[in-house]
Formats: sequence, structure tokens, C-alpha cells
Amino acid sequence: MAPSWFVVAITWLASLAFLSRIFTSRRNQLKLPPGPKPWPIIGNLNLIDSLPHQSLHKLSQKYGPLMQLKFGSYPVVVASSADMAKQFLKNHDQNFASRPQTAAGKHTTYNYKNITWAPYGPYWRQGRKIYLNELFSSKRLESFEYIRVEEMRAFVSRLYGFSGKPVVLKEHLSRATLSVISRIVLGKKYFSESDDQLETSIVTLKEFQEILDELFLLNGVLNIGDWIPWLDFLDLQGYLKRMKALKKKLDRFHEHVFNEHKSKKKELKDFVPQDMVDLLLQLADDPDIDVKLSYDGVRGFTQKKEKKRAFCFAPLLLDDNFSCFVNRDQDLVAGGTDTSATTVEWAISELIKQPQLIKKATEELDRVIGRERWVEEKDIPQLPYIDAIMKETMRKHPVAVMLAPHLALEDCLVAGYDIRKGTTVFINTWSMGRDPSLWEEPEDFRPERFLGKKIDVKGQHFELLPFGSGRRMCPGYSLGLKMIRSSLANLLHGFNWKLPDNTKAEDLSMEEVYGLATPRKFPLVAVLEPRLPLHLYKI
Ligand code: HEM
Repeated sequence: MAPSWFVVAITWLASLAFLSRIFTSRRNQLKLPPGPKPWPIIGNLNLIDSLPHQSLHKLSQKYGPLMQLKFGSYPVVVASSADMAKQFLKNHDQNFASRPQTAAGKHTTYNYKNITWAPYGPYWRQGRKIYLNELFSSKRLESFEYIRVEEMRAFVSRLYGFSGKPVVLKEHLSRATLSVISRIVLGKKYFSESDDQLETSIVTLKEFQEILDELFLLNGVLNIGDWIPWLDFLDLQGYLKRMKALKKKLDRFHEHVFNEHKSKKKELKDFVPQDMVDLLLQLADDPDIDVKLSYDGVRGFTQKKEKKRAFCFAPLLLDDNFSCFVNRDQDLVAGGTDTSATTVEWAISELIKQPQLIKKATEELDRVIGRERWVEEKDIPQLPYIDAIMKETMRKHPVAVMLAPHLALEDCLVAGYDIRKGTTVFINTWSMGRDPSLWEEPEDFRPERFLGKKIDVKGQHFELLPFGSGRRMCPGYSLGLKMIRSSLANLLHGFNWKLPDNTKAEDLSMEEVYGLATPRKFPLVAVLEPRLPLHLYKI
């Protein structure tokens, strides 16, 4: 074992190396050929333990909406305005449609085999096509509406049980969104909600939520080894160890889900897909599909020593384990859960500080819906104020504060600056939401700013990009929007909200935790009371 002084010395040297190199943007250091515009020189900055999007926001106020920096050994470009975002996500979309290779992609998504981390190319393109044409088609999403309705009723009914008491809202929101997504993607919840289900479930609700939280956090961290590869083996922040531990948990879970679906499919003569995993299995058997898929049996999963092979794109993409299958459902379960719950938690946190906004929302709900029923998805177009609250939340608290990283496939000239092949690009949507040239009083939470405006969130209006835009735009946005709008509307329709007696509105912390999703640092604790006739809360 290495003596402890050696570890201390190496850690010290590594930190020094990292801190002195991160976030510098000297043109000569990057050895760029002379280009039309010189990059400005930026000093050193430590972002490791802080909130990178906020630090980068401050830098962009000084150096402008396009900055080139250096993270360890690699060039990084940050775009912080709507115009610059458009350059990368529209004008040069194809060139920036890849992803950098990170430890998270390697260890938690079986070597970049999910859609989120897959490099731009045929593998990613085929997977994305399946998402858009099969899994997220409007017909498919409509067919799952009954699941969203059932889980929404269960959610408000559970909350009603806590009337008058302080409630950690996010716990309930996550449970509701996780239930919806699990049933849509996996066919059932797979986690135990009560003690009597413990024996038949593979994980408890708490374990499942912890797994997803860890997945989101580790996929968003700035891991030193990603930026200074020769330090990777030291795992200075301990992230690699955590990623490997997480992978083991994910493996166990996915094997279980896959085996169950495979057996069900074998047993049934007239197999009709009930969920998205079934659908993927059916596609694997479809000889007519232009995207060829192949798998062979479940044997590989249970016999550990054998080479595992399950469900993959072929021939180009033949894979030697079950990663293709696993990563598709992982994309879906992880992508859909924390994102929606985080957005709704931010919305209620902002509203609870300004009761007059809640009053406006409930006036609209009473007028359009009345007090004798819950809000349904078909009502949403008639609720412009709810829509404005959601957009204002996405402006001020975008879930993916810097989207997911994009990678330059070729050298490229953007807005007059040279950007070299291999550069990582972050789009700082957090910063864009605070741009005073786009938003009056950007620090204020003011849904009214969206009323009567045509700005939407589907990637066409570059000042508001909660789902990104272009080739890598979130494929699950329509499901995400359905879940956010209907839970937000029903939470406001069904309950009066206030902070616990010991918390003043002005003291409510709005601090964030940085990751692939950016939730509240301190979960919102609120007290709620029913505002509809009590029989509506019973299921
Ligand atoms: C509030 C809800 C959601 C938000 C705010 C959100 C946001 C995002 C963002 C910002 C990206 C990266 C875009 C880029 O790289 O430029 C993304 C990608 C992705 N999202 Fe979502 N998302 C949400 C819901 C969902 C849902 C419900 C699913 C699936 C069930 C999903 C699956 C994915 C996948 C698979 C990708 C990777 C796409 C690719 O790299 O090609 N998301 N999402």
C-alpha cells in the first residue's frame, strides 16, 4: 500500500495542477492557428467544489457570451447567450452533436451505450429514431395517459393524508414521477411501496430513489480524471469508486427487469407489448424494421461466466453484453424522473414566497375547472397562467443548467472564433435565463412575462431552452411537459400552500446543487391543506 505521505503529496500536486490549469483561456496555450478573433485571456478559477454554472455566469458577464477556457488538459467553450446557443445548436448543430467521453458515460452507461452519452453516429441515430418514432409518438404517449391519471390521483391522495403537517414535497413528487415512468417504461413499479411488498420487489422505493439521485449526480460531476487523464487512476474525488458501485446496483436491477420481460414474452403466444421494454423486445424480433436489432436469450444474464449477449443494434453495433437494452430503459427511467420532480419543486418554492401568484393561479383553475374535479391533461391549453408559471420556472431554474456537454467533431469557426475539434461545449442556460437584455428584472420570479408571448420551450426560441434544441434535444420533452403541467396544476388546484410556522418566506433558501439536474440544496418543506371537496381525495 502506498504510504499516506505519498497520497497526500500526489493529491496536493494534482489539485495544484488542476487548479492552475482549469479555466484559463490563453490562445497561445491552446496552440490555435491565428484566427479572425483572439480569445480573451481569463485568469484561473477553482470550480471543483462550487457551482460551475454560476461561476461561469460571472465570467461571461466579464468576458462575453462566448468564452474559451481550459479544464485541465482540454479546451472548453461556454456559450451564455441566446445568439451563441443558436450558433451551436442550429447553425453548426451537426458539428456539435457529439458528447465527450467521461468516466460517468463509461462506468454508468456501459461504455457510452445509452442515448445520452453515445457519440454522434449510427448507433446514436438508430436509438434516437426508435425513441421518437416508437416510444414517444403521440399515439403511444396518449395510450399511457391512464397511468398518469392513476398515479396523479394516488399522489394527491397521499398528500392529503399529510394535511396540516410539514411535508418534504420532493419525496412525494419523486415517488409520483418515478411511479409514472416505471409503469410506462418497465410495465410496473418494481419497487416496494410498503413493507408487505418487500419480498416481491427487487428494491425499496428509497433505494430506487437513491440510485437515481446518485446516477444524476455522478453524470453531472466535474471529475478531475476526465480533464487530466493521467490522474484518473488516483480517483481523487472518489467518484470512480462510486460509479462502479452504482453500476453493480444498476446491473442487478436491469437483469431482473429484463429476465421478467423475456420470460413473459416467451410464455405468451400472442404477445402484445404493454410497456416500453416490451416494445424494445418486439423490435428486436421484427425482421422488417430498417433498424436491425438482435438479441439472444436470457441465459447470458444468469450464467455469469458466459459471455453475455442480449439486445443490440446489429451488425454495426454488435455489443457483447446487455448494455443496449439496459441503457435504453436507463435513459428513460433516469431521464424522466428527477427532471420533472425538480422542476415542480422549484415552481412551488417560488410560488410559496409570493402568495399573490398562487391566488392568480387558483382563480384561473376555479374559473376553468371549477371545484368539483381534478385537472385533466385536456384542460391544459385552457390554463395559460399555469403554463406561464412552468416557463418562468424553467427560465429561472432550468433543470439542466448547462444542458449536457456537446463535443466538436471538426474544427469550426463560430461567430468569428476558431473552435478546435474535440472541444467540449457547454450551453449555460442558467446564465441565459438571467440575461437582462432578454428578461426584464431577471432575478424576479414573474410568470406574467410569458402571458400573451409566443415563446415556447420546444427548442425554437433560443432564449428559453430547458430541453436543448437541435439534434441532441431531449426526446422525452413531450412526456416531461405532460407530467410537469398536470402535477403543477393539480397541486395548486388541490391544496392551499404555506411555509411551516418557523420559516419566513424571505428566509427560504433558494440554493442549488449542481449535477446533470440541478435541484434545491435544501428540499422544500411545506404545509398544505385541501381546497376541494374531501371526497375527491379518496381513491
Ligand atoms: C422536465 C423534464 C425534462 C427536462 C428539463 C429535460 C432536459 C433535457 C436536456 C437539457 C437534455 C440535453 C439536451 C442537449 O444535450 O442539448 C436532455 C436529453 C435527454 N433527455 Fe431529457 N429532459 C426532461 C425529461 C425527459 C424525459 C421524460 C425523458 C425520457 C423518459 C428524457 C430523456 C432524455 C434523453 C434520452 C436525452 C439524451 C438525448 C441525446 O443525447 O440525444 N428526458 N433532456
